[in-house]
Amino acid sequence: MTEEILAVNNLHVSFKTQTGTVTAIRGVNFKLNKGETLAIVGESGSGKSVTAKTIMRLLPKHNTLISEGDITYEGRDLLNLSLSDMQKVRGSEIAMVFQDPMTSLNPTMRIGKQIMEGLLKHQHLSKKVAKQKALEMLELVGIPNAKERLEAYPHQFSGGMRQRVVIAMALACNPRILIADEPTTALDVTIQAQILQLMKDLQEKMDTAIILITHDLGVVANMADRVAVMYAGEIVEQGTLDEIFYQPQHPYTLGLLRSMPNLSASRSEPLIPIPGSPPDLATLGTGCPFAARCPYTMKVCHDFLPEHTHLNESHTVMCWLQDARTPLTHIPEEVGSAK
Ligand SMILES: Nc1ncnc2c1ncn2[C@@H]1O[C@H](COP(=O)(O)OP(=O)(O)OP(=O)(O)O)[C@@H](O)[C@H]1O
Repeated sequence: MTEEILAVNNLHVSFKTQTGTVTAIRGVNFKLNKGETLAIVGESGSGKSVTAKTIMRLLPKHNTLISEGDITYEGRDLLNLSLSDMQKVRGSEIAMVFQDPMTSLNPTMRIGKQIMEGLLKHQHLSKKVAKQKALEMLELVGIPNAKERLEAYPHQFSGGMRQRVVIAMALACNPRILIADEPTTALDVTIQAQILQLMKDLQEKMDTAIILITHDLGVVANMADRVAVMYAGEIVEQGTLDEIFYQPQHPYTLGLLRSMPNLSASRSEPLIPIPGSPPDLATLGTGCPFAARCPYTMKVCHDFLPEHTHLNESHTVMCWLQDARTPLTHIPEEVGSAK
């Protein structure tokens, strides 16, 4: 049975910038179940990282406005927690791994000490026990000669090994949720596969739920149970891995799949990049934000934002093609109709 651990409800986030207000997140809704992997995919600028950083409350205070929404973790709204309560959640209950491991590492501190820091802070272990646990974590993530490596500094590790160390740090306190923001994008393909496998193995061992942020659908295919597709600050489609890969209902999802090398090759179809580029978030109009790039637009798409259509319990899509009011004759074969 699935048990919900996190729910993001109707989240709206904007930033004040010198050129005006950028609305980065516009009504995002999703749930995360215990132990599952939810992948958030979409092109650069679609709002994936802002969503993750809002959950972690890591956005700059001076120019961020969370105008609507709540984020419920174990019955508490993270957006209303005091800073000290949020600090307890961060690291011990929800941890985050970034694309660049140096974001999380202090270059002047030995690795062992850095892993121990979280354990001393959140688990109140003695120094001796924390050091033993740090050693176990390094071994668990596959760092050779872990005992000696506890004394090394970050620059003495390769990129892949550094990311392993960061994963060890993130998981040391056994968090319930790991948010991984493009954790393998900077690594070469072989190392990438090893790190993803490591995350999978650790997830199974520790029963951690993962939010995996990526623009790489190959990574999604290997890792995710469910997928949320983001475009211009909205989740335009979400569903199980099979629903998104085999019954995509949003033209943007279809476009992403068609522009993915492996999938197209296995279906022996040519690669088709999505034409155009994402809209400027500071000047979005009233219609569907994908309308300017969509090959199937109708008049309504340019004028009004589509609602979320629930195709079944797990699959939702935000597209006029799937709206109950759209005549079936308007729906192209390749997108399919779930109506
Ligand atoms: N601190 C900030 N101040 C102003 N605008 C911001 C800030 N952080 C993010 N944005 C804007 O919010 C939008 C969404 O950014 P976000 O980083 O979430 O995209 P993304 O989907 O994670 O893309 P990428 O894969 O490139 O990281 C972008 O237009 C970005 O420029």
